[in-house]
Amino acid sequence: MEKFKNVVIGFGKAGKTLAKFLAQHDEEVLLIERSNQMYGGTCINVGCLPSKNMIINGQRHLEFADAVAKRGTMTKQLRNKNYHMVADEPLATVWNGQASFVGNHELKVAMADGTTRQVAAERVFINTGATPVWPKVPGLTPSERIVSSKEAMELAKKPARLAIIGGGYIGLEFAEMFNSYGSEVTILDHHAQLLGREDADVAAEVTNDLANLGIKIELNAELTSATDNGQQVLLTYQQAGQKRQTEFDAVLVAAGRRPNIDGLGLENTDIALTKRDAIQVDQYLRTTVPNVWALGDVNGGPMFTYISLDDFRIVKDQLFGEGKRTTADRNVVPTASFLTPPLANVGINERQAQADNKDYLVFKLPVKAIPKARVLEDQRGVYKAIVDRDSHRILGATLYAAESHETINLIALAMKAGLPYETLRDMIFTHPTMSEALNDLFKAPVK
Ligand SMILES: Cc1cc2nc3c(=O)[nH]c(=O)nc-3n(C[C@H](O)[C@H](O)[C@H](O)COP(=O)(O)OP(=O)(O)OC[C@H]3O[C@@H](n4cnc5c(N)ncnc54)[C@H](O)[C@@H]3O)c2cc1C
Ligand SMILES: NC(=O)c1ccc[n+]([C@@H]2O[C@H](COP(=O)([O-])OP(=O)(O)OC[C@H]3O[C@@H](n4cnc5c(N)ncnc54)[C@H](O)[C@@H]3O)[C@@H](O)[C@H]2O)c1
Repeated sequence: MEKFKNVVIGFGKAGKTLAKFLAQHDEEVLLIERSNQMYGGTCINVGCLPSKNMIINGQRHLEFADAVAKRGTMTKQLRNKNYHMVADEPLATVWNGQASFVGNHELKVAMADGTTRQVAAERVFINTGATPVWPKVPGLTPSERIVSSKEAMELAKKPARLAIIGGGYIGLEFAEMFNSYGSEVTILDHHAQLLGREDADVAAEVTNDLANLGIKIELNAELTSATDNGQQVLLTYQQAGQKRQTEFDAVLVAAGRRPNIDGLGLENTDIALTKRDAIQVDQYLRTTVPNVWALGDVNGGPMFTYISLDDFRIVKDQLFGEGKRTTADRNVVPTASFLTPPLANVGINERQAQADNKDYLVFKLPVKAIPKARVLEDQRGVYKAIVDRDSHRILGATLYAAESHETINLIALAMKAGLPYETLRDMIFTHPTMSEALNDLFKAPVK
């Protein structure tokens, strides 16, 4: 059995950043990654960056096949850079193999070259990411035509008719992406409203804009079967008590992602799972086994790259700092769905303010009132903010507007600093920008 002080399982955002950090701080570290096509993890290979690249190239009217090729070139470069970022550290070792626990601190690694290695570690960091949820529907099994987001970005040609199961982050971003390449897109979601957690007024604007692009939206749609005849897929679903059937050239399954614990051998350890089959961690990301941590999507926290990075910061602070940083510090987490225009959120919305019985003010500004939106020739959307009536602190905001994925970070900063809304109302901003409209947003509450 080989011995390492630190073993990281998975080359994700937290894992790779931690491995490099440890190696640069005189600690020997082994990083195990099961696929040589995944050095650097989900985000750079099959997630955030390739999807945004394909979204942008669709807007630039590239042919689908050219955009797929460009995406491949970009991810190859990123993968190589990420590999060397860790592997070139003298104290770091990278193994290409599938790790599974045989004891609390012992692992068996099925190496890509067919050999098996055994390793024991003082500390283990699990960073194995997430995997698509595959609804249990007869016939809905992976094939050349029934794919997840990864394979959708690798298709040989654009599907003329694409069904997307799920209208969440991936569903909506990919709907617009494929629409821009000329596919006829239908989103099927089993909920009554797209973006179920959004305020109804904002969700209606987004839904309307998607429909105006020609994207078909089937809500309250309960998929009952899929029949893949080797050329097309016939989807059958129930909607408003009626049986409906439509044929598609491809089906993208985007029904959520779950923590990836498959094949990890956790049954050979004392590592506990949550009710939702995530690795159970405390606010320091410690599992139920001493000196074993779980970071990133696998621990059941919010599934975003920047959360995985923050998980790294929490563990780094324990190992090398004061040990004070925890998940409880995450009171302000902005998010953005990269639609056109993007939909960005931070804190609570009006729906949540009502549910929490908050005493709040609502500020709202239509995007068409913003000069920069006219310059950008995209006047769709709305700015909306919720403010505590007594303290004047911002409780949350939803920005559905051009450049909102950037502007939201300003509001997040104001919230993190505990600033009253008047700071943004009275601040001097550059012009013409989308952020200067925060002056106008906060002029007078509408409620
Ligand atoms: C299509 C798509 C778009 C996305 N867009 C965004 C976005 O715009 N912004 C954003 O913030 N987030 C986005 N996300 C989410 C984001 O990609 C993830 O939250 C993030 O990458 C998770 O990183 P991680 O550190 O948990 O691990 P990951 O990056 O998922 O890495 C886990 C690694 O572990 C490896 N592995 C798994 N099991 C084993 C094992 N047993 N042995 C060895 N190796 C193993 C895997 O091969 C993988 O490389 C997107 C996700 C998808 C799918
Ligand atoms: N821009 C970003 O930050 C970004 C982009 C992509 C993905 N992500 C991350 O990846 C995660 C996974 O994305 P996702 O879109 O797969 O999940 P999601 O949770 O965002 O959305 C899943 C959707 O599928 C629907 N659904 C579930 N089961 C269904 C069924 N049987 N039939 C019809 N509809 C069904 C749900 O109602 C929901 O609307 C996201 O939650 C997010 O954390 C982030």
